[in-house]
Amino acid sequence: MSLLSAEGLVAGYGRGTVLHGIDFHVEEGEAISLLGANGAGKTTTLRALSGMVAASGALAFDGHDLARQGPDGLARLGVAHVPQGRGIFAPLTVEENLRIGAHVRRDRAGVRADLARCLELFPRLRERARQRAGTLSGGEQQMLALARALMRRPRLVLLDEPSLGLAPKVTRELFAVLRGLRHDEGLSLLVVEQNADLALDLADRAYVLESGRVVLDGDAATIRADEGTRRAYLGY
Ligand SMILES: Nc1ncnc2c1ncn2[C@@H]1O[C@H](COP(=O)(O)OP(=O)(O)OP(=O)(O)O)[C@@H](O)[C@H]1O
Repeated sequence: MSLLSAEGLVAGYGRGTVLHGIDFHVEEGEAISLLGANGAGKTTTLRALSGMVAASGALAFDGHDLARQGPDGLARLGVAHVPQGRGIFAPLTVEENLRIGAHVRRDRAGVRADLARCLELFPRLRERARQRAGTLSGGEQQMLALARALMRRPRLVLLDEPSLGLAPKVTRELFAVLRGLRHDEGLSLLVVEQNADLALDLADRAYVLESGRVVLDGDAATIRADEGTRRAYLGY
């Protein structure tokens, strides 16, 4: 059984259908990248998984029907969504934001340990633990959004354009953390990214969306190595 599976996923806004029946899956411990041009439906896919847009089709996480879960249910199952735009609480401090990430957990000692672990993973956040989140740089806010998601002890993190607006050096730092989490802790990742090369380097497998349909899926290293495929589907 896959950790996450979507079959015939249809989703959209109002009367407009954006996803026209897509299938994909994520296995435990896998990193998957979801690629495609602007407007292809990548963000909508993540929103459909976390119940933020109306969707139909079969969506299962570890054998549970995702459609029946509210936001807290998703968190309890172990799915954390880091949306584009980050959604951190600007007036609260970095540490307060991190504690909010763990709000559904009751294991206080575990939360304390994870707070320490997150601050270790992201030294920039440790230095700014008492600073208001709204005053962080874009890159620091992105790190905070990911760290806050990790405070839930998720099994799967849905990441929407983690590199957006970040300097190359900060992007590299962030992706190094993601790689480490995957290899060292077996965290599963579903990453939407405009920077296809970066995403393929991180991922085991990739899906390419075009106008709400999967037009290519396969091994990330194979796609990355094949110039013809890259040109045809990813435009680079
Ligand atoms: N809130 C919304 N209301 C109506 N239409 C929307 C809304 N959000 C997105 N759309 C439309 O849905 C389509 C898919 O958008 P989506 O954000 O999923 O694409 P994307 O692949 O993530 O693109 P990008 O890389 O530009 O973020 C687009 O045509 C977009 O205009």
